[in-house]
Order: sequence, then C-alpha cells, then structure tokens
Amino acid sequence: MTAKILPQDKAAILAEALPYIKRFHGRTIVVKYGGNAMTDEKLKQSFARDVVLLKLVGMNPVVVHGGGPQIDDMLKRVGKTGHFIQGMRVTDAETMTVVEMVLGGQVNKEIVNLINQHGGKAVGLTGKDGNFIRAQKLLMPSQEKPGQTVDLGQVGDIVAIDPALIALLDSGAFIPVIAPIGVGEDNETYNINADVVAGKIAEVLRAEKLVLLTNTPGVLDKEGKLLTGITPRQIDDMVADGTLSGGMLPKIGSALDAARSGVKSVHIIDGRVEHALLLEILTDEGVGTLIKSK
Ligand SMILES: Nc1ncnc2c1ncn2[C@@H]1O[C@H](COP(=O)(O)OP(=O)(O)O)[C@@H](O)[C@H]1O
Ligand SMILES: CC(=O)N[C@@H](CCC(=O)OP(=O)(O)O)C(=O)O
Repeated sequence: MTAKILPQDKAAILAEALPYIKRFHGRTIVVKYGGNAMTDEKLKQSFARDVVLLKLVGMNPVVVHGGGPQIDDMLKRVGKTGHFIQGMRVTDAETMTVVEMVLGGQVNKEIVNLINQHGGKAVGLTGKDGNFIRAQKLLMPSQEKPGQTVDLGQVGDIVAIDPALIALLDSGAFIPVIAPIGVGEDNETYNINADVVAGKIAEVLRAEKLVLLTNTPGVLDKEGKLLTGITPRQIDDMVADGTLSGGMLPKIGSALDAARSGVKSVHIIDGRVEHALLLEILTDEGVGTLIKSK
C-alpha cells in the first residue's frame, strides 16, 4: 500500500519546485534516455510526462536516446550477435542497417509518440536531418594495446553539430528527440554512442544541465556503493582499476567532457526510478551521481 501524502506535504513539494522553475526557465536541459532505462511501460509513460512538464513550465528539454538492447534484439532476430569493445558496438554494414532501422525508426518514433500522447509536440530527428550531426570514422585508442587503435567499422566520431535545427524547434515549442546517427563527408552513415551525442549536443547548445538516465543508481564504487559526486581524478583511478567498465566508459567520458566544456551540471541518474527526471531537476532531492569538472 502506498503511504498517503497529506495536502500540506503536497503543497510543500510543489512550492519546492518554484525556485528551480525560475532558475531554469528558458534554459536547455539535455536528457539522455538510455536503452536500458526504457524497458518498462510505466517508466516510459512517467519519462514522457516529465519531459512534457519541463517544457510546459518553460524549459527546453532536448531528448537524445539510445537503444542498445533494442538493437541487440533485432540483431538476434536476423541471426547476428552484438559485439562491443570498450562500450562501443562493432558496426559492420549489415549491423549499421539494423542500427539505423531500430534507432531512427522504431525507438525514435516510439518516444516521439509517447511524448505527444502526453500533450507535447515532439519531433524526431537523426543526425542526417539537415546533416546536423557530422561524423567521421572513429579510431578508438586501444586499452589493451597502448599506442594502437581499434577498428569498429561504421562507428562515428563527431566532427560538428549544427545547433540551428534544434534551436528552431525549441523556439517553435517543439521537443527535439534525437537518434544518435551521424553523416560523413561522402554521405556515409555512422553509428554513434548516444552518451557521446548527448554530451556534445549539451556542449554545443550551452545547456544548463545534462542528465544521463541509465539502469544503475549512478556511478558505483568498487563495493557497489553509489557515489553522489565524482572527480576527474577518481574517474581515472576507477577506469585504471576496472571499476568503471562497459557502457559506463563512453558515458563517464562524455559526461566529463560536457562538464569541462561549460555544461553547468552533469548527472548520471537511475532511469528505473519513476519520475527520476523531475526529482533531479525540480526538487532538493539529490539522485544519482554529479560529475565534477575538477
Ligand atoms: N562503476 C560502475 N557503476 C555503475 N555502472 C557501471 C559501472 N561500471 C560498469 N557499469 C555498467 O554500465 C552500465 C550502464 O551503461 P549502458 O549499459 O551503456 O547503459 P545505457 O543504455 O543507459 O547507456 C550499467 O548497467 C553497468 O552494467
Ligand atoms: C557505437 C555504439 O555503441 N552505438 C550504440 C548506439 C545506441 C546507444 O548508445 O544505446 P544505449 O544508450 O542504450 O547504450 C549502439 O549501437 O548500441
């Protein structure tokens, strides 16, 4: 049974939101919605409602989504297995076709639809729309073989992001929903890690906040305890001793880059908590991990 909330407590919670609404009015909040956080129907609904609420109280939410598990499901259906190196999917031409179909089609339109059902005006984009995410082939430094790079196939490294299209949508009361696909010099398609796209978009838009919603309480230490804040020094140590691994590697790297590039606050939070986004943005409640720039 859920505990009954007294009317005065409800009023106090609403009043608590006021300074945050004032502070963030007209500001850009980039929200990365991870594929692992979008598996539960109720959570998807609460996420969409939160995004609409932020827009209606005057902020400019920009959603960047992932879809790793959804890509894996589709790959399985066509008889392929997903393979990751240092948190990045090895992407051959056939995998790229699946990635584009799942991210740009299925997942993107599902989120757009959810937001619109709750009264928002979401518009789905990939980096191919207006060529707004320019990319080139990523040559990732190898952790195993220092001095060498890993060939990941059609995985992209962001060259430039044109903020004009997003600014246009924001000014027209639309909510941009972005799939992490980039376009190369010769119009080739690139698969880009969604955390990396979210971090770069936050930087280019000079966002107030970057919130990365994932499927853990935040960044966990060696004992599995939540770290409420993390410094670059701690990150280096945790990468070196293997405490940070897999999908957390690109996430923490792009979170740190964003914090160092002027995004005022960067958080990794638990997308499995209902209304995690509202708690993070509109209340005094500290949820997840704050990424410090120094
Ligand atoms: N130190 C750590 N703290 C928390 N999660 C970690 C850590 N190291 C590795 N991870 C892994 O990173 C995952 C989150 O990244 P990822 O699977 O890419 O999620 P998303 O789809 O949200 O981007 C976690 O589920 C966890 O398995
Ligand atoms: C290069 C690379 O790894 N791209 C990712 C893009 C999707 C993503 O980042 O999804 P999550 O946020 O759910 O992990 C992939 O193919 O899985």
